[in-house]
Amino acid sequence: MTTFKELGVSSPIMKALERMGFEEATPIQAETIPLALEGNDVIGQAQTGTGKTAAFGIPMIEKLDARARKIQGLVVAPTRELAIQVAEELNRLGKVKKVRAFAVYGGQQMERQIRSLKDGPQIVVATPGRLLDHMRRKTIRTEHIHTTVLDEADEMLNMGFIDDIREILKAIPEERQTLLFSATMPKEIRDIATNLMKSPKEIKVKSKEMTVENIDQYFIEIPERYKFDTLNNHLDIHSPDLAIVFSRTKKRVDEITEGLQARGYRAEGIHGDLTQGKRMSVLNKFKNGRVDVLVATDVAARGLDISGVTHVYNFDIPQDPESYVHRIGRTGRAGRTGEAISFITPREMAHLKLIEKVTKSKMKRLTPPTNHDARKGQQQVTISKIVETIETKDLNDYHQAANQLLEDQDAVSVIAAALKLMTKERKDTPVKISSVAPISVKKANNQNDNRRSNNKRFQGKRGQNNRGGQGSRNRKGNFQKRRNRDK
Ligand SMILES: Nc1ncnc2c1ncn2[C@@H]1O[C@H](COP(=O)(O)OP(=O)(O)OP(=O)(O)O)[C@@H](O)[C@H]1O
Ligand SMILES: [Mg+2]
Repeated sequence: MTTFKELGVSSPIMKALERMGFEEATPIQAETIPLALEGNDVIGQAQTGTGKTAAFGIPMIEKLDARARKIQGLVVAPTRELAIQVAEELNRLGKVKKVRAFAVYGGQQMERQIRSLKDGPQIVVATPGRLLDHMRRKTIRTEHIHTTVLDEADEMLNMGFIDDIREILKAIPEERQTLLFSATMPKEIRDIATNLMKSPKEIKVKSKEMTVENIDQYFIEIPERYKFDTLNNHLDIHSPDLAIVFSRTKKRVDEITEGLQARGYRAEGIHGDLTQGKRMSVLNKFKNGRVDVLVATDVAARGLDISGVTHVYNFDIPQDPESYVHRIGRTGRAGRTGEAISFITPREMAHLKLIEKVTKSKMKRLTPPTNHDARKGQQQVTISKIVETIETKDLNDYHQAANQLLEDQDAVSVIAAALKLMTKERKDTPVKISSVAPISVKKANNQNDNRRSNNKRFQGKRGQNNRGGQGSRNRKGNFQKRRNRDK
């Protein structure tokens, strides 16, 4: 166990960490912070949800001069949502020290960003394209930047931003410190490390598996045409607090979302064709619990940190094993537990084996729940609510009415009627999801060979925390006591 104090974190940041409910450092934080505070360039690799943001955020904020209203720290991230989220976390970390971070990304009015930049944030978190725009217009000046972070570097490479990254780094004063976080180390990222960083120290938090231990992984072998009803049944039985359903195409995301809504679920979809405003509003509704099911393409797979996601469904299995790791990593974060359920068509079973091999993890087989199971599951939800009410609520006011009812009716009928009234019965609106070709192993293999498959990249140990609700298994850990917070 390492405390932040032992790592040399100063008191304004200690205070902020306390407010955030962080009591001990995670392994990647324990290793990165001291090295970065000494001024080293650092390359960090650790599993999903293990606190990489604070690992680079804390040393960056330590080095900033809060009185100077100049950009001194820069974080480059692949997506807008991620840029916003990272800026939020940095603002929390920098609150007491009065350091401000501002997110800059495409799809938002340039003028508005320029106005906010004039307020003088010390940190800018940006997506590559928009950042370059600002740099060319000189609305972001780089001469005072002394710390630069590349978050999710491999994803920026996948998204075709590698030349942008090089251009950005070349425009920043050479004496800068550079911190790079990446799930994998493909050649292009290595090149950046060799050519644009100064003898970087590499940190890999050891772990056998790429996926975190506190996510229980399952698969259901199921023909394409039964996937949607199976998803419904599963949602009914487990009634997740928050669930993310990943699908392969934007079209299917729209169809699944509409289908779920038609069946009475509070679902919303998110993918790259939506406007920025819409994407933000969907994410916010999901974070606030006004939406229970988020249906998404891989845009939501990387880095997004939404606390309380209990279930991740791979409605369509991803092509790439690594994408599997990032998707399921949206649950089981900060030491909580989570479940990941992947739907695999019979022809994709070989692909499942490949994912298991690359990620060195094992998915347990589940039999597809039937409609009957689902109805029983829904009733069970009602029964639990009744039992909880008996245990926790004062029911005296209702006793007289209850007695009266029992004089005229038999007890079983009364309870059955109450159960029926309270149980959310599913609408049986027909839903059709257009089909996609199954993933063939050959294709997946090629891709895997080309891009990645070195396994030693994910690390970190996950901690524990009781998320409450159903099932709490697999606790090991690092984040021992974490305040229950919701974003
Ligand atoms: N030391 C800590 N104690 C408690 N909670 C923490 C600690 N460090 C980070 N967290 C919380 O853990 C969650 C995950 O952190 P973060 O998003 O930085 O993970 P990550 O490693 O970047 O994950 P990903 O690989 O998915 O990007 C966040 O909600 C963060 O606030
Ligand atoms: Mg992250």
